[in-house]
Amino acid sequence: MSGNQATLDVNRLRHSYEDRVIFHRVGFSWTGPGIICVCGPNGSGKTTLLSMLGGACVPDEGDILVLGRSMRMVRGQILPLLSYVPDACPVYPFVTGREWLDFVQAARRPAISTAPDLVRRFGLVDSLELRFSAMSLGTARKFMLAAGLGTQAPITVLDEPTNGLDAAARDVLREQLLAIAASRLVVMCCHDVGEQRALGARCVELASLETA
Ligand SMILES: Nc1ncnc2c1ncn2[C@@H]1O[C@H](COP(=O)(O)OP(=O)(O)OP(=O)(O)O)[C@@H](O)[C@H]1O
Repeated sequence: MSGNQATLDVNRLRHSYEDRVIFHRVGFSWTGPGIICVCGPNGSGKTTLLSMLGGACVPDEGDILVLGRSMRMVRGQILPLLSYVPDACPVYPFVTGREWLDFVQAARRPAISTAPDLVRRFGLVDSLELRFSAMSLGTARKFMLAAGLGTQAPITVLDEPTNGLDAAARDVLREQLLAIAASRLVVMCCHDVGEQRALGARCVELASLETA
């Protein structure tokens, strides 16, 4: 990556759903390149944390600094620095795979997009005109990943990216994540320990991120 280092600094993050506190005071400082895997049992709050890091959810308290810039102060400047691929596929069912890729391309305007290459490697060429309502889970996930991993964002956040993928697609995903992580920061969660090892990911227990 040229210019700024891919840094993610989190200060005193607190979040609750109604009266249930998920984090009290989460803090950390991560610098790329590399892959960080947030670990913890079901329901511990990984998806909640990743949705905040990806800019999709606002914490009750605390701040997230992306390349030194505050999510609270200059959110609009920061969102283009992040590529977030959620676990679910929040796409209108009538949208086709091609339309989704075009939408993300238009919104992100990456200098170089690797999405077309990922479409080919994921074997999606014959599914480009399929609507999301007619896609299998794995096909929909592959379109989400092709769009999200095709940008040149310095920080990529992925929630359970291997979910629903067959062995061939997992191989493509692993190659792509390793290529991205050579120069940028990838933050993900993944319950598959074998996959974490194959990616050389640094595992961080969510519970260990609570600060005094
Ligand atoms: N929108 C919501 N409203 C209320 N509670 C929620 C909401 N989203 C998540 N929760 C609760 O917050 C807690 C953390 O959920 P989260 O999905 O972040 O955990 P997780 O670690 O990603 O779990 P898993 O490993 O099962 O994916 C859970 O108890 C969950 O039931």
